[in-house]
Amino acid sequence: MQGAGNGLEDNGVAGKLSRGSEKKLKPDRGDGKDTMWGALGRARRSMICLPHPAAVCANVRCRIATPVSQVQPVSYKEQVDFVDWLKERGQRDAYASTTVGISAHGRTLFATRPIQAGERVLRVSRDLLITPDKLPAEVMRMLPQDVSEWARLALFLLAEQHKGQNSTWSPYISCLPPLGSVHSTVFWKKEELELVRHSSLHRETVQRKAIIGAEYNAVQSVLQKCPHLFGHRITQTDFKHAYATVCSRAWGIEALQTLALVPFVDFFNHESYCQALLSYDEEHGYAEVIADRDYAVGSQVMLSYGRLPNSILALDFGFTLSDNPHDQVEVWMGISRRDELRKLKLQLLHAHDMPTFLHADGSDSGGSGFNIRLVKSAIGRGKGIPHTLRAFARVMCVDNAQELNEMAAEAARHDGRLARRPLKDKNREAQAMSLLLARLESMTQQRHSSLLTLRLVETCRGKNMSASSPVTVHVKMAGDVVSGEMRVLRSAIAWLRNHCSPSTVLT
Ligand SMILES: C[S@@+](CC[C@H](N)C(=O)[O-])C[C@H]1O[C@@H](n2cnc3c(N)ncnc32)[C@H](O)[C@@H]1O
Repeated sequence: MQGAGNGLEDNGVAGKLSRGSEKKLKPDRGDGKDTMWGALGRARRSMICLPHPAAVCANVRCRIATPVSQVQPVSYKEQVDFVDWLKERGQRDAYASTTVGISAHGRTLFATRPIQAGERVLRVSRDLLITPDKLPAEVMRMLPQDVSEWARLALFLLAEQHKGQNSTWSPYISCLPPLGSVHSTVFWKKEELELVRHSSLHRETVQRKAIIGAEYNAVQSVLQKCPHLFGHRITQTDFKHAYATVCSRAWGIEALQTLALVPFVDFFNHESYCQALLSYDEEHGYAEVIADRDYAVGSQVMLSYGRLPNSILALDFGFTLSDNPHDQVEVWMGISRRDELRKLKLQLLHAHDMPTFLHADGSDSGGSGFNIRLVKSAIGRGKGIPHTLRAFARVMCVDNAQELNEMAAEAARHDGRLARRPLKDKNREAQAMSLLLARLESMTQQRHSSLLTLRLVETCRGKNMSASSPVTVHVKMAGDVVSGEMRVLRSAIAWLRNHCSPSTVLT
């Protein structure tokens, strides 16, 4: 889907480590999303004392009894095994302040000592990072070049799983979520996916599934030639599960130019208001997390995976948040094939750094997707909806070549960006904004009907369905995605109505 991401708003995270599909990433997964690399990361330092591991375990056992944040301990054996394992690898700074517990959302890290904002919660060295180059040399030699880093890490997990207790990574591997417990939309049934059919999540899921299928085909011969490493039959479902596990846990480390799993660190759960990020201290070769707030002993320590909307959380991480402040919706705008000026308009857009989506066969769709986020204040000056989206609407509305030339001249006179200012012709500007408004309203209607369907599904399934059954989880996730998009659309509509004077929005 090359090109579709262009013109989208920057999500505003910058630094060295990143995760989720928000990230600016070099090796494209092929689904057109900018991923992993660019984002996050501030390398900061703080001093932490290192209690004796046995003391950590003992403390953990009594302190986790504190009734805070619904965290339960994992088994004592798992804790001890994990701490021993980290200790053997010289990773004392990993468990100095936290240990693994069980939350409502699987394993998590919770504080074993009071942690203050600004303190380092943990750090792990480069040696603990699982990077694609840790695959057995035999596998590396045979893998086709274009097999992605996600697929390579998935193969790593499969090979280590096959070794079982003999794996040197076993204490970590055995804590990874089992098949069936990952709720990424790539595992949703067709009818479940239909619940989000108006969302970009639908298309992105279909694309991701196709990519995983293609990667599975690409690694088939290696799997077949290496039963001693992978066992006799790795099914596509096994591979998809390993791949989804990687997508939900791997970090792009820009400094090392690699994707990596970071054992222990990947037990942090995500919170949308959390400011704590995983960063990589290039100088000392450590990945570390600095607390963004104070934590009492026994409370769950949170991390931000990035400012990720529910659509990305659902696809990459298999969960959504009911009230996600980072929600976004993709607004698709396209120049009609019936438009006599289509060719000229596309030339103009492309010449001004506004690319349009290319189909797989290379033909131009004539359109582009624009991500919009919640507009916080309808009446405030704020950022409002993206300038590029408004610019595209202005170009769409032009009905003569002369006006297109004027637009180009206007852009050249100013900062080179096309149609960024309201058009001088008030009627034309009103037409463009009305077009945009109509588009947003029709998208709202689509989501409204999706929400009605979702309500119907919930009613039909009745109250007997367990809250943890996959269908219940998926319906709830679909509801979060759609209602999040609805909130964004409504805020954009309110902003557009207020921002443009009555004379510039035809009603
Ligand atoms: C990096 S792992 C975190 C550790 C994970 N809880 C575990 O059991 O291993 C990411 C996964 O944790 C879960 N998760 C993290 N934050 C969550 C949240 N706020 N709500 C629900 N699930 C969450 C999701 O299953 C996600 O795919």
